[in-house]
Amino acid sequence: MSNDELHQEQQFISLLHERLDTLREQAESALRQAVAQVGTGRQARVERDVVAAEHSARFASLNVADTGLCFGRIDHRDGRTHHIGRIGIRADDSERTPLLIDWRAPVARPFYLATGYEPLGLRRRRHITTEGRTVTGLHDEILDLDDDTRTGYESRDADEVLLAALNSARTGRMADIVQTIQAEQDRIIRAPHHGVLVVEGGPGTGKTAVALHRAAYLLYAHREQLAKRAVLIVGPNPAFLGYIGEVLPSLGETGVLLATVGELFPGVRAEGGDTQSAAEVKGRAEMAEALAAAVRDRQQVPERGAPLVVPHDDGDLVLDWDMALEARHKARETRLPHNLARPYFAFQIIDALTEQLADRIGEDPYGGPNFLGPDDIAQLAKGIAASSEVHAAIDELWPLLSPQDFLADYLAEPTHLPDADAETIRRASGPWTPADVPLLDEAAELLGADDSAARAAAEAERQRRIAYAQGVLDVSYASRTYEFEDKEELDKDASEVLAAHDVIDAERMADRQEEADTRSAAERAAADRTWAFGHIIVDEAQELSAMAWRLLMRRAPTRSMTLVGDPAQTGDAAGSSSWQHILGPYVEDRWELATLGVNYRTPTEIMDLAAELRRAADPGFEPPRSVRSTGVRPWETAVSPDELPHAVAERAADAPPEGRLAVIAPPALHPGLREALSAALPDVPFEGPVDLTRPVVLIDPRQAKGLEFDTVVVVDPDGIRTAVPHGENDLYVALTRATQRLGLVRVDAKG
Ligand SMILES: Nc1ncnc2c1ncn2[C@@H]1O[C@H](COP(=O)(O)OP(=O)(O)OP(=O)(O)O)[C@@H](O)[C@H]1O
Repeated sequence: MSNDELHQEQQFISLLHERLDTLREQAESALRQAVAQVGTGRQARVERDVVAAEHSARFASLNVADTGLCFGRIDHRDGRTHHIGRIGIRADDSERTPLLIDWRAPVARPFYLATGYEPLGLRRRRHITTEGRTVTGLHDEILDLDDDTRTGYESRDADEVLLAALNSARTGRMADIVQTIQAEQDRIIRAPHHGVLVVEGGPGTGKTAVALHRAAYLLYAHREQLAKRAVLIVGPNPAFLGYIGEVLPSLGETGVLLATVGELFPGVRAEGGDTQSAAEVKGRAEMAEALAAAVRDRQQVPERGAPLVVPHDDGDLVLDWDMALEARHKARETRLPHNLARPYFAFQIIDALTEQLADRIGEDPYGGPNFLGPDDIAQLAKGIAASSEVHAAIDELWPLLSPQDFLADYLAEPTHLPDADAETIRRASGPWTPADVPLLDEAAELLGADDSAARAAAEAERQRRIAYAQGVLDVSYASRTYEFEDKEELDKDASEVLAAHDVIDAERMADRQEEADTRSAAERAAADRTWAFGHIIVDEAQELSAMAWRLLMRRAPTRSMTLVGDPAQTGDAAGSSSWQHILGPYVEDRWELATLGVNYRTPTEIMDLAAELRRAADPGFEPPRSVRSTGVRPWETAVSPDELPHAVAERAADAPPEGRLAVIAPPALHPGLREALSAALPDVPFEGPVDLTRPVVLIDPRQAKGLEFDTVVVVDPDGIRTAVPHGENDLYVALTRATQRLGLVRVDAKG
């Protein structure tokens, strides 16, 4: 009987793949056709691009479904059965009968939620394991305890498939968990997307996995809205983003932007680094006030009694304290950002200088009314407005500022901060750092973009296109008179043949020449600082500074967000340990908390040790419960500082070859360790940026955040704990990265 079951499933899976092949061929040829369409005019091009983008997304999702296309089946008590898979597939019949249900569809939900206590109408749940197109295993769970039919594939352990996934060797890239999403995770993945949802849980509880599957779910359930506005996923560093980067594509979703906060200011690459204390000061909420005050400082007035003297053809002009103060007051009254308020300041000054000049030139020596009429005064105003000296004076008092120039000046001479803090962040030159990016964003908000120059340039370009189009039409008209001369002798405009000049004017023709923006929403969002995302997911949210939150909240005006994190793992000194503290200023108490309590990564043996070390600093600490134990206890050794690199390298070289190993050590020990590891493992490169797909990597505790490896060797745990103010959190992160084996190499200073 059991072989029959396997055979039947195999037949079904083969049929699904055949259908998938057909759909893929259709999508590919539709894509080719769409791309080959040579429409004329802008509208046709836009339509072509939209259709091509749709076919290309469909084609991409059909392509990823080759692995694990169908992974489950649910049998209802009423006899209905549904196969569950990565994407939905329908038969080629008139009803378009569903063959495979997308895991995100409501029909698929009982697959994740049903239990023996609450079977949700199910008789049986089946996990189907495949390799390519071949079914390699079935695991059945009986959910209706009154049903005594058996298939021969009943699992001994309900978690067999989950445990197999957790025990498999790591690859350096996170995998999706669609086959084994647990009920507590499913509820979070499908939670309504309005407002802020905070997902809290200890290490390995699946917060990242849940956040990514939630993004996929939201894109499925709210496709229309989110495809336009895009979803942003924020992670702590580029290596982490590389680690999680394949999950969403493997679920057929590509309309997502993954970025660190340091990557969210278009045009700026934050390649520099800050000391911990500099990053901490830059991250404080008070920086917003300091920058606002610094912007106001750039709106100046001349000293009393020391006016600016502006040379002018009709005699020097005097720009004094009173005049500038009045103009500044009027400009500030607009409450516009600095650059946008600037024209108001400039107009005030120009008006006041015009009045000054008019009073002087038109003055009646006998005290009568001014000789100048309105036209004369307008002429004077024109001259002043065109004067480069006047503009130089305005610039001196109220300069046009770019966020980059302003912040570079500010960091060279920080103001409105306590002296010690100013000293900490002082920097005369050097590349931007990730902690500068929220400051740049803040500056951009305070300064505002005066896009009048850009708009003028765009208008000039449009006029150029119109002139060009007019030229084209003139040629068309000229050729008409030439070609149809004979027929048009009597009435030159009475041709029966429609030419370009008959149906379109130069302006419309010019507009059509404009290229359509064919970038995806995620691509456009990446290039636009003011983009409002449809939903934002923040991983390791506890790490973000107050200034980083200000930046992110600007990108989420609807406050539709999912934040995942664990305050016990806060490493960044600028990070926070209270969600209310973070969210209060933006949503008051209108946010929801969901918690995850089961650790899927770290076996009990390792978690016990991590919790024990953590309790030294925090006696009441309770770690999440591990879902499995391996029977392998962590090992520990203590060596002298001289022996340390060699001892670590030896252990790394002895580790089982399958899977991935990480040596996690304080940055100061890296040079010696790198040398020893390179000698012991000559085939593994240790130079350059961290590449998690290498079999062995050397990283520091901060870089380890969010990652996992089969084997982890933590070097100098005491050094990690005491190095920085949040050292115990860093050590906790380092100790909870292993899925199988953990070793500790302590430094024995006496040895
Ligand atoms: N339902 C599940 N099925 C299979 N694997 C799972 C499941 N939930 C979590 N995992 C696995 O457990 C591991 C830990 O998950 P994840 O990295 O999402 O945890 P986390 O809570 O973000 O951890 P940390 O806070 O330490 O970064 C990953 O390998 C993930 O794939």
